[in-house]
Amino acid sequence: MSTFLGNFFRADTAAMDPLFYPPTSGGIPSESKLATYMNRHNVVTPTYGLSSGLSRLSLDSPISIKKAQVPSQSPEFIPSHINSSPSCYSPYNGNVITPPSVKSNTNITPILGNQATTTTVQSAGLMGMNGIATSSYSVTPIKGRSNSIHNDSPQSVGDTSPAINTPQTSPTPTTLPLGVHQENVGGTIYFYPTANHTSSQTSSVGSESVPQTTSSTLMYNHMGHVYPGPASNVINMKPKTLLSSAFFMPEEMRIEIQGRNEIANLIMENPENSNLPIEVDNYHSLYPLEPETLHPKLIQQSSTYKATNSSTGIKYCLRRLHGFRLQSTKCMTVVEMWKKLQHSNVVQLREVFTTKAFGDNSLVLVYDYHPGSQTLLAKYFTPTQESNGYTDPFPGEARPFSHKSNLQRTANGPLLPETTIWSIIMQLTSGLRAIHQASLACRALDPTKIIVTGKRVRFSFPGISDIVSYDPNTAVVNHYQQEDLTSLGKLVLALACRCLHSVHRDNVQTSIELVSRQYSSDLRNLIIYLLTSSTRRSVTDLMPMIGARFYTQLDALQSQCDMQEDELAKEMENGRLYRLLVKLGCINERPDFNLDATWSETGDRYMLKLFRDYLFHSVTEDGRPYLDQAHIVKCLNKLDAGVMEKVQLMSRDEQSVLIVSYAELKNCLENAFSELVAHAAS
Ligand SMILES: Nc1ncnc2c1ncn2[C@@H]1O[C@H](COP(=O)(O)OP(=O)(O)OP(=O)(O)O)[C@@H](O)[C@H]1O
Repeated sequence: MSTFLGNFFRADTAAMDPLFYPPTSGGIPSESKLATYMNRHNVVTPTYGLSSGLSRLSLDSPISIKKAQVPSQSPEFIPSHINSSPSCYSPYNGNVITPPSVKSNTNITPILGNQATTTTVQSAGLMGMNGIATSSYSVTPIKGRSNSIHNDSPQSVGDTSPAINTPQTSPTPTTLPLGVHQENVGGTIYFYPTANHTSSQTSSVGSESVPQTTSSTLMYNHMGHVYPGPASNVINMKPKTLLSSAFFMPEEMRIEIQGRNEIANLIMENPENSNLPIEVDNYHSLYPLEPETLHPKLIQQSSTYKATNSSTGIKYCLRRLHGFRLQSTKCMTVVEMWKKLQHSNVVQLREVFTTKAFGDNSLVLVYDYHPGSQTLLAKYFTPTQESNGYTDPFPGEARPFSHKSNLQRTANGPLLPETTIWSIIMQLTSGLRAIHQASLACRALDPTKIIVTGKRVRFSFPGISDIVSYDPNTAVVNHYQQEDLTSLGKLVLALACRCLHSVHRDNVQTSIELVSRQYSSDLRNLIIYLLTSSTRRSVTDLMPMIGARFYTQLDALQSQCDMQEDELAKEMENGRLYRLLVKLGCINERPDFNLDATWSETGDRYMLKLFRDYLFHSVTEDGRPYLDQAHIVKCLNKLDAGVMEKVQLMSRDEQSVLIVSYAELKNCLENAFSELVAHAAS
């Protein structure tokens, strides 16, 4: 009985992904044994068709292996931790197909369970594409669908699949190239490289080049990029069991990110009913970040919106100064200085423009948008339900100790842990240091002008004071910087007492006594230093008071980075597998392509369809769905890497088994998807 194997080689390698099969003549590397083989024998190549081979190869069971010429096999994925793992999937189990590569005389009779009768075995070339010897062989967990027989195999009787051609010429080579061993197993001819002919070459995984050494070691080297599970330093940080943290993002992190996404995606339900313009300059979808309230006492009425940039789609935070007329464009030099200031504790100013879109002369400052932010006032100075009998007569209207209001608050919950206060101090002094070093001053160091996003603290709306009350005298910046430090002292005192009253001139002494009782002397000294305005102060002088706490903060941040990086590594893998699934999904079961109703069922696509079945529709020996995510992930990874390992695919009618390498499947996938992409673009 002849074999279609030669055809398979030729036709398939010609279309191989150049990533894996660097093109030389005819797309096959010159160093490839396959190229040598093909050059020598000049095999007539019919159209690539699986059914041709299938129809010509029919093995009577049992298939006996006469001899084996390849090294030992490596098992494919063997489910180990999933409770649905069927017993028949144990490695080297007699119930699974014994690959011809196994050195034994074992019969392949029990192929795919006891239902298999006349089974056709196709090999996609055990020599492997590109001449690489694939000494490893898959023992697949797949089990026949013993209870369901589908007649959709391409070689099934009555199959009219138009794209499958029967080869007219036997492709079986008469002379084999050096180093290639040919073996007939029950009518199927397998080609093996002999052990001393495994070549060293380069293959690619994604964009990275991975040098290949020997076939047995390269198989899993191909997949070296796969997420190896969390690092031991990270797993111990997570308050989770090993298994769940290995696969899932920490719940807290997920909720936080989802919450922020939800906030960032908020849109006005009835924008036509709001009095906001549809578009302001290059921004649209304005969404107010605070209730529209008029503060008659305020010198400068302002509003804050989230908005989307029309060109980039990126969301920004717009601060609008109502009815504002710029007295002098000279302040734009300071605006430019603010725009250049980049710091993780300062909200970045992006641009400033004037607009009449709101029906007045407004000045709009565009800042980075940090969804889910709260002002320091809202987070730490909002009265709790169980306040000490005091009820705020002006809820929502209260102003902090700043220039804007005399109303102050009391009883905002328990005192903060000292570590929280130091964390805020370190972040604020870090931001303030950058501001002062840029020859700027904050000028609005106020609990409403500091935002907290998660654990991050940032100065918000920097530069507004420089525009609203522009002072052309540059020397005055020193004065403002000193004021910043006094304001910082007040803020820290208010935080420590958790009360805005505490900074009132009459209360300062008592407040400092409270700090001395409750917190460390360092914190008290820092507050006193900042509030002593008789001497010239500098933000850098605060460093000795922060002391070793700085290292604790640095350590916490780095640990957080480690954890987030690990999550990123996991998510990166998910994205990769998702893209692969998208490709498969676009191809599998496509009802029509380019007026060809059988496109997705024939040629390369047929293998992908069977692979999809193997991935998702495998069943246990007794016909139960085999649901093992590890199996799916592992197979997808092998597909993505295009490893030379073989996988057994079975037709739905259980009459045919295709043995195909992941490299070939990858090639099929890329070709089929490229066809789709090309057609979509045409
Ligand atoms: N860059 C930003 N990104 C996201 N949200 C922000 C940003 N800056 C401020 N916010 C949020 O916008 C809302 C309004 O901020 P705003 O400074 O106007 O507060 P406010 O207490 O109303 O002060 P004011 O009385 O000066 O308007 C706050 O909830 C704040 O957390």
